[in-house]
Amino acid sequence: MDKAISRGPLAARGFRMGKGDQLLEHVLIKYRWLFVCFFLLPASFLYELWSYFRNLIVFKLSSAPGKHASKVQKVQQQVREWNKNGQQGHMCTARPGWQTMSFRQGLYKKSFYKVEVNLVDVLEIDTENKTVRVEPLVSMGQLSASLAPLGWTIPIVPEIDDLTVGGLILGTGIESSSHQFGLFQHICVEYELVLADGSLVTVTKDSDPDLFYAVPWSYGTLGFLTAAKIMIVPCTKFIKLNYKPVYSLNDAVKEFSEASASKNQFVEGIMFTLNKGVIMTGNMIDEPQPCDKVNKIGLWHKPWFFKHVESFLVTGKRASEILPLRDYYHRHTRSIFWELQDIVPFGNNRLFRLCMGWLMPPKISFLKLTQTDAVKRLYENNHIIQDMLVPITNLKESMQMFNKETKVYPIWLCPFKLPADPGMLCAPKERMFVDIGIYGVPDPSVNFKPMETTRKIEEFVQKCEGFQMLYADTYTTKEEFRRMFDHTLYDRVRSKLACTKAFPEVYDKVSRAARY
Ligand SMILES: Cc1cc2nc3c(=O)[nH]c(=O)nc-3n(C[C@H](O)[C@H](O)[C@H](O)COP(=O)(O)OP(=O)(O)OC[C@H]3O[C@@H](n4cnc5c(N)ncnc54)[C@H](O)[C@@H]3O)c2cc1C
Ligand SMILES: NC(=O)C1=CN([C@@H]2O[C@H](COP(=O)(O)OP(=O)(O)OC[C@H]3O[C@@H](n4cnc5c(N)ncnc54)[C@H](OP(=O)(O)O)[C@@H]3O)[C@@H](O)[C@H]2O)C=CC1
Ligand SMILES: CC(C)=CCC[C@@H](C)[C@H]1CC[C@H]2C3=C(CC[C@]12C)[C@@]1(C)CC[C@H](O)C[C@@H]1CC3
Repeated sequence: MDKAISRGPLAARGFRMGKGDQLLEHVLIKYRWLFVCFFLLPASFLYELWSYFRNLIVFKLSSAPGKHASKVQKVQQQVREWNKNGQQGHMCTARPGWQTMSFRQGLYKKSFYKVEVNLVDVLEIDTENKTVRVEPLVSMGQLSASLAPLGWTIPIVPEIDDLTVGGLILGTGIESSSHQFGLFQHICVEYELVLADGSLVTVTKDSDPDLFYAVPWSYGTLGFLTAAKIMIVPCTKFIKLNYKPVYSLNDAVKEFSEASASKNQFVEGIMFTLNKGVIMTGNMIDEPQPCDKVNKIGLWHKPWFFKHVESFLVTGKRASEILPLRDYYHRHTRSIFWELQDIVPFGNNRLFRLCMGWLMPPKISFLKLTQTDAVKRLYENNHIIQDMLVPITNLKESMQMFNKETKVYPIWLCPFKLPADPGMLCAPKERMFVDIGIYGVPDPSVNFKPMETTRKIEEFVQKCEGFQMLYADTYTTKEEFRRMFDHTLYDRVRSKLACTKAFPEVYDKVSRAARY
């Protein structure tokens, strides 16, 4: 035991710790699964059950659309109150930091004027105009459950169930259909917002192009989003997914780039080392043929999706299979990509899956809420969670760079089309990008230093004319951040809407210094 403690992850990183601290750290980190399995899993289950029935009743009684106007008025009232009381301090939503989908919490949540935006319902599914109108706290799990039984889907369904519409619009959202549809903002056609003066506006790209294009990536610094209208497309119940194992970086880049330019509806890659990976393409199908085997990968006893994908590297052959569409959409939910293997190391064990799999995964927000300082420091110093968006033409050098600096695998590859729209990601012409998702523990050989390494990566991404996702830690300076993201339209809209007193700039919400 003593030996194990002296080699504890924090001690190994040079933290000066007493014996008592070390013992506690060891127990908290090594045996976190005990707490997760016996407390967080049942708690997550009960919470989901409550949320399921609450949503079901609201949906069946159709009471949500009628209540929307009065709920929005409450938001307006709070903002007017802030104005009346002398505009003291900046405003933010009252959603607690632990509930959000990022590793850190904003320090500002402690001091800002908090506005309750308790808007959680699907308002209207309009199959004639092919749109769904939703409130900002509607989650991806909830939305896909609402639309799928009716034969519809939003074109981009970011895969973690608890991601919210508001966060995905004001931050960003991406999925394996993004090479055709772009980012989450590109499937939105209308935003309803309460502005800094308490007024309510509804904007489309024709009614107010400046505000419409300034909203995405503004991270809640232009106003409070109270509803959004999102495109919907018909969907089937199944998808045919093709797996293509690759055994060199050149092959991976070639296959992935070709697939991204193809007509396939879904494209994704998972690299398991710098030279080995699996490139996946998929298309919706009406019904499986009688000879087709349907692999219900979402069932509790099935192997984690990324492990299933890895198994195709052993056979080395191209393969195809039929998956239920919703299982595909939420394929990374059960293992939280590959993050759960660090928390419940035996989570993919067949016996565990059979007995406890139905309770998995613990809610990310509960993991965040209950993580101790020791666990937080461990993640801070030994873990990287970043999504870097670079032009697809830079994929090879980016992979080499991230391999040199982190050697974290698996790596997630997701292509996306970036249209030449105004706004934070303003680009002269439409281009294909790739999201490179790095989630995990860097290899000891690379001498990972959270700040130095992330800064090197950020500099590299900047040189490629790429972007960093806002939910992750940014160590850039304000000047570098303003070079990475085009603030021309954003600044104009902020000054027009008198936002300076009401909201901080995006950088001041997302920089490392603004989060704990
Ligand atoms: C309402 C609802 C909310 C959910 N919210 C979350 C969530 O916040 N986080 C998360 O991780 N997972 C959420 N899920 C997904 C959930 O974890 C399961 O994946 C899902 O419930 C599996 O059910 P199913 O496939 O048997 O039926 P489903 O196909 O999911 O649907 C069950 C029935 O629910 C009804 N329904 C559909 N949409 C709604 C709606 N918006 N409100 C009320 N009823 C509806 C439909 O009539 C449908 O027949 C939600 C699911 C539902 C139905
Ligand atoms: N596949 C994908 O695309 C994935 C995306 N992500 C990222 O996760 C984040 C989304 O997580 P989620 O927990 O849903 O969102 P968050 O609560 O983290 O919200 C993100 C930002 O949007 C602001 N915001 C949200 N709703 C409103 C609203 N109604 N009015 C005004 N501002 C609002 C928040 O403001 P405030 O600070 O005031 O609360 C916050 O600054 C995004 O940044 C996304 O890029 C993460 C994983 C996967
Ligand atoms: C697909 C895209 C664009 C991003 C996926 C990002 C996720 C993998 C991360 C977003 C929030 C992260 C958190 C954790 C793991 C990785 C994410 C889900 C933890 C669950 C890790 C364990 C900590 O104790 C809590 C973390 C909360 C946030």
